[in-house]
Amino acid sequence: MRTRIKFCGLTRPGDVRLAVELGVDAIGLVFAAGSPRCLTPDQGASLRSAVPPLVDAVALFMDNPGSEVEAVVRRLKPDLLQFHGSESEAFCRSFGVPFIKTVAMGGGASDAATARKRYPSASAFLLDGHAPGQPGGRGERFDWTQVPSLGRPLFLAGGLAPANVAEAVRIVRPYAVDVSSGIEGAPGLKDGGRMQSFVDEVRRADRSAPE
Ligand SMILES: O=C(O)c1ccccc1NCC(=O)[C@H](O)[C@H](O)COP(=O)(O)O
Repeated sequence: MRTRIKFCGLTRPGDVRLAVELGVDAIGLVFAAGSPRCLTPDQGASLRSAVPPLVDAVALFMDNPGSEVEAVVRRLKPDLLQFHGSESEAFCRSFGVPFIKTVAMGGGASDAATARKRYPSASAFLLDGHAPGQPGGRGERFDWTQVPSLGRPLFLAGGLAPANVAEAVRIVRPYAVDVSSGIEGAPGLKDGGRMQSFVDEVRRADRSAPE
């Protein structure tokens, strides 16, 4: 199976264009307050316009007020929303856009055990290495041998980088991998060489994996 790739936390049109050229499946745009990658709706709209059809634009939030999510949904028309905080199922689905729910793996597997029941309409779960209540995008990985079965497509995130993503894909066989800091030169500024190496490594792992 071809592992899908999501690059998250892009802040520059040139980074979006290169990600698309490299064949990534989804681009994550961060609207979480306090993040070094946080965009205004205007900045987000400009980046979104560089995402062509058949590549998903994902708008990411962490406990934002509903009015902020609505404003981004209206302006950007994202393909997917990603909720990173303690948002309820009802809140996540109230915008009428399919959503991914992040599950924090840094505090152990307890959140993961409840996520499947708590978010019945999530299109996918994204397992991330940070502790519950903490922001992501900080390169924190978790034990890849402790991946729960959640009955939905699984995005593996947290501390992935060109040097370790092939191993992660071989161990977990996720639906998709998601990376932010591991392809950056500085927070929010993606590095072209690392973006290319990350994609190459995922494809290498896909070729060597049994069908
Ligand atoms: O990227 C951020 O700054 C951020 C802030 C607040 C909540 C979530 C955030 N990012 C979440 C992501 O989707 C990251 O891609 C994910 O945590 C993986 O990050 P990394 O370990 O740096 O690859």
